[in-house]
Amino acid sequence: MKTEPSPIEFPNASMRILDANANRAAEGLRTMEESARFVLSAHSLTAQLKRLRHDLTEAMARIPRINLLRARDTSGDVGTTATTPGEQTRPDINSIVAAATGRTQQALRCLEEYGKTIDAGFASQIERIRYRCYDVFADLEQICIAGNGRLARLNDARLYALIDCGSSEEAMVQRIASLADAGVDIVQLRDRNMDDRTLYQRAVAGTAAARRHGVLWIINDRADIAAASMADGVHVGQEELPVDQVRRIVGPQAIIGLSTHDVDQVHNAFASTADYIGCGPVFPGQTKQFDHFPGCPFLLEVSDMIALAEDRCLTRPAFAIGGIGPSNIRDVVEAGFGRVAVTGALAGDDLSDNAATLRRSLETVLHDEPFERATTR
Ligand SMILES: Cc1ncc(COP(=O)(O)OP(=O)(O)O)c(N)n1
Ligand SMILES: Cc1ncsc1CCOP(=O)(O)O
Ligand SMILES: [Mg+2]
Repeated sequence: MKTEPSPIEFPNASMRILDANANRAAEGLRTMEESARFVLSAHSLTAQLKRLRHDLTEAMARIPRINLLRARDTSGDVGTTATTPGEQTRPDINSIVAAATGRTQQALRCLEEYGKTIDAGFASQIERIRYRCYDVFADLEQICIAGNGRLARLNDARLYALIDCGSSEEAMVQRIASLADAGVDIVQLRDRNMDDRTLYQRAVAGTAAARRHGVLWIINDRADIAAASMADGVHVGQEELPVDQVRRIVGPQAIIGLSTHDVDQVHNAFASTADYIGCGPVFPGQTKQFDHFPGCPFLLEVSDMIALAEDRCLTRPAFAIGGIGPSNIRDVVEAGFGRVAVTGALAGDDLSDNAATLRRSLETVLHDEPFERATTR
């Protein structure tokens, strides 16, 4: 008759559990830290994860290391061969991070529960770390999830609205909600007269509001504020920081938009890591004054360039901008553009009607195939 091995003495088993779970938690935190650092270039999250890892090491220092090492018995561990098929494949960064967050959270709970049998102070130190982890892990997973679908959402987008900071944060957040309800896909915060602190605070509030309402959130001009507020991306012009420098600040997951005014600039944009282009100004408008209007002939050149490209990877989604509204959308569509970015036309009480009119026209232009970003970086 087969006999079960005699139970290991309880304190020794607890020590063995602490040893295994301290390793598990530290490995999980390090796995997340590498994603935050090398995949997302997320400075603050990287620092927070590093801090958590150090605090875990500090808490573990309360348990004599020699006791942990003496209790270790990897070859006698009946659980080492029990793997599931899911553990063997990780299709993308999201699944790596999701697995690491789950594993770390479980390991911390084990450390806390079994730690209570050895040192109550240790257990409460772990409990505090565990609570901090909930927020940090949620931020990390949200960034991964948001980043994952961004390019597909950008490719599907037709209607892009530019807004300013508004009279208050509540007013701006309400504006984002109304634009989303009206069928807008992307909202850009463009306010060239606002102080940095307010701009940053609005950018943060906008990131949360845009996620809630399912629109992409882009910050005009300021890569630093886009990165700090965890916005979906940043839009820059020809006179601002070059795209490769912007990319270093916002990281590989963020969307970068670039303004173009002639075909040379479009060629350069398509050769860069910019994810979409703005093309214009098309018509005079109330929002910004210009001396020169490339207009619809430029749009036609760009739409031909895109249509004739042999490889979709060599083009990007293009948004016409400048004085566009229901009265002239037909010209834009006839120039082959199915995407527009507007300020004035979506700033008044006629928002819903105008958005519906614009969308109806834009949807008559078929969308290009999604482009594959991986081949361009
Ligand atoms: C979608 C989109 N297209 C173009 C612009 C204009 O950017 P830029 O030329 O840098 O001018 P400012 O907006 O900074 O005045 C844009 N913001 N968005
Ligand atoms: C920022 C910008 N860049 C080119 S035109 C423009 C203003 C767009 O606003 P409107 O749609 O009111 O002309
Ligand atoms: Mg600009």
